[in-house]
Amino acid sequence: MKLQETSLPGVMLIEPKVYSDHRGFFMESYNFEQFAEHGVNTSFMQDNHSLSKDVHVLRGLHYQLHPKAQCKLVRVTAGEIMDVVLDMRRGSPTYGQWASFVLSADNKLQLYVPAGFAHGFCTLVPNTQVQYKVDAPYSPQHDRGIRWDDPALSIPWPTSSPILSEKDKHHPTLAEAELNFDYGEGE
Ligand SMILES: Cc1cn([C@H]2C[C@H](O)[C@@H](COP(=O)(O)OP(=O)(O)O[C@H]3O[C@H](C)C(=O)[C@H](O)[C@H]3O)O2)c(=O)[nH]c1=O
Repeated sequence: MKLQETSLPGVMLIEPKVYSDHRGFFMESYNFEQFAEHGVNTSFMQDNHSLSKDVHVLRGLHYQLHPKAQCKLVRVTAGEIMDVVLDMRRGSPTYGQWASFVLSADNKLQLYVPAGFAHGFCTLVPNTQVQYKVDAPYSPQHDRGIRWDDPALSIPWPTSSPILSEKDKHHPTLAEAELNFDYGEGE
């Protein structure tokens, strides 16, 4: 399992060790000790799984307010996504910066997203399944979002007309959003 830093310090891209043979493959999709060797000591407590039936389904950009902010470990088990993380930690040197990654069932790459980041993805093929671990429980009272098409972010989504939930049609921009997570919180 390889973990590498990305352009946003703290956000890690993980490449699992895949054992292929004539039957198919085996891999450890998560290993606490190997993450801890790379300084990621997160204890996850919930697994999430979503299916997006169509191409260009866009879910996000979502986050939970402190004290229910979540670290996430995201992977794709069917299909392919453009995954986006946005640093919303007040006082962060990379505040307001985003990064995007293509995660797919084929490349088996995973993304570790620290608390204080908003997260979202857009599917690149139909019938895409995303599975992700979180280290804090779902809390509807703390659930918030940022507009996927915030002009100040100019995220180059693969479509200008994604399939959205009603909720995702009405988020504020980053500048308007309710933020309460400070850089260095909980480290
Ligand atoms: C996130 C979540 C949702 N739900 C319920 C609430 C709704 O009745 C239903 C669908 O929720 P939502 O439309 O928020 O699902 P997504 O749009 O896929 O949201 C997720 O997508 C982006 C990419 C994320 O990173 C977040 O983890 C998460 O917000 O599942 C739960 O019961 N538990 C949960 O942890």
